[in-house]
Amino acid sequence: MKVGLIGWRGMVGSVLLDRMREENDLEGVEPVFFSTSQAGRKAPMDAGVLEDASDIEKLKKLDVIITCQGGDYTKEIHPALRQAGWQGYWIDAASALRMEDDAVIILDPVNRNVIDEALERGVKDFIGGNCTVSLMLMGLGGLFRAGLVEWATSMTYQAASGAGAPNMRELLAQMGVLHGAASDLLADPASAVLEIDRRVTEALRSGNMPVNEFGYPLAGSLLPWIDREVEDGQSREEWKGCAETNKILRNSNPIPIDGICVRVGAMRCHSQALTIKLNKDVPIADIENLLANDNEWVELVPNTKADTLSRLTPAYATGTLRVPVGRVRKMKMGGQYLSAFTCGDQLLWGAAEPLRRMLRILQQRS
Ligand SMILES: NC(=O)C1=CN([C@@H]2O[C@H](COP(=O)(O)OP(=O)(O)OC[C@H]3O[C@@H](n4cnc5c(N)ncnc54)[C@H](OP(=O)(O)O)[C@@H]3O)[C@@H](O)[C@H]2O)C=CC1
Ligand SMILES: N[C@@H](CC(=O)OP(=O)(O)O)C(=O)O
Repeated sequence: MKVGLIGWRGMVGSVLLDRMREENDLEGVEPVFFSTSQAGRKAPMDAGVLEDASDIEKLKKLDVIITCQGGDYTKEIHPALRQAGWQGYWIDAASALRMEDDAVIILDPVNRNVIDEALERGVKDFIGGNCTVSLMLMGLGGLFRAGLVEWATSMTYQAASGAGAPNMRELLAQMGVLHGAASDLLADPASAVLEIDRRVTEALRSGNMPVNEFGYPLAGSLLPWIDREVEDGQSREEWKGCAETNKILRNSNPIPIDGICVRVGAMRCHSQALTIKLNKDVPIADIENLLANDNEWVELVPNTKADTLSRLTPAYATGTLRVPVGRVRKMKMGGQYLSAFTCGDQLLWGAAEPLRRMLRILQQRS
């Protein structure tokens, strides 16, 4: 099997390549590495030289293409390749093709049945889901798949990495500016905290923070809008919550899902607080059972302060495949109202992991 890798130099692509190395995914396949800017240079893993990622003739020779290059690349190359008669499998991290009728959103621990049926039908485009949606379903898929969810709201706390590598740097640079504004006072335990706060606020509003990427200060603040405006006051990130979840689960009766997506000063872990209206009053022990046993990565965190603060955080989940779920309890509104909180690494389950697992599924079938 000849597998082309595009976008492997980027942030998502690097995480993908690390995971593929860890899991030995490229054993038994012939990898061909591409670049839009570095063709001719040495490829990683002793795989010869980098090919030109816009060379349709070269791309046509591949059985599988995995791309983390982004939506613009997808929009330019995918139709050209298909028009040129290419029949291979296209596995993509970008959102561009997700909602196309002949594309499947891949999250195999949750929708392996949908993927398998699509392969049987001859579907060739397999697209990773939005990070927030994938992480919600990795954490709470047990409830959705048991048909217990009437509707859900998801209030998110999304990391800087979701906006891109330069944004992660900018968040830290902003933190540095805020620290610098008050560092002399911080060094003096006797200094007045309100003076520290005044200096930080002044720095936040000074117009001198590094904001090229986010446009606004994120450190010491938060940004309750992600992606562009769509309709009815929703952001596109919020729109994806309902559209993608129902497509992943292939629900014929879509479950309403809505909420507010917020960028916070975490590095690469997205978190979300959910309110779920169940369609019946299920005992909490049964709910915990469904959640805990849904997949091997979900970790049910007991709803105690100590467990929550040590294991239901970005600090705990970052850089791992764990998906902790906690704060699970019935809300005061009644027995059908459930609260939950979950977090997970948005570069792993939120981006890279479903792609490498899709390649594995294709390998198993070949
Ligand atoms: N960031 C995220 O959280 C998520 C992103 N995605 C999708 O993945 C796409 C890629 O995202 P992301 O990985 O963040 O993008 P990056 O900006 O990190 O990388 C994209 C491309 O930029 C080029 N590049 C230019 N300069 C450099 C450099 N100094 N180091 C590394 N690469 C460089 C590389 O292409 P080349 O070798 O051709 O020059 C690389 O493949 C997004 O557009 C989105 O569609 C999907 C889910 C989550
Ligand atoms: N929009 C996400 C990241 C992302 O790339 O999403 P998508 O794959 O749906 O474009 C975030 O900002 O956190």
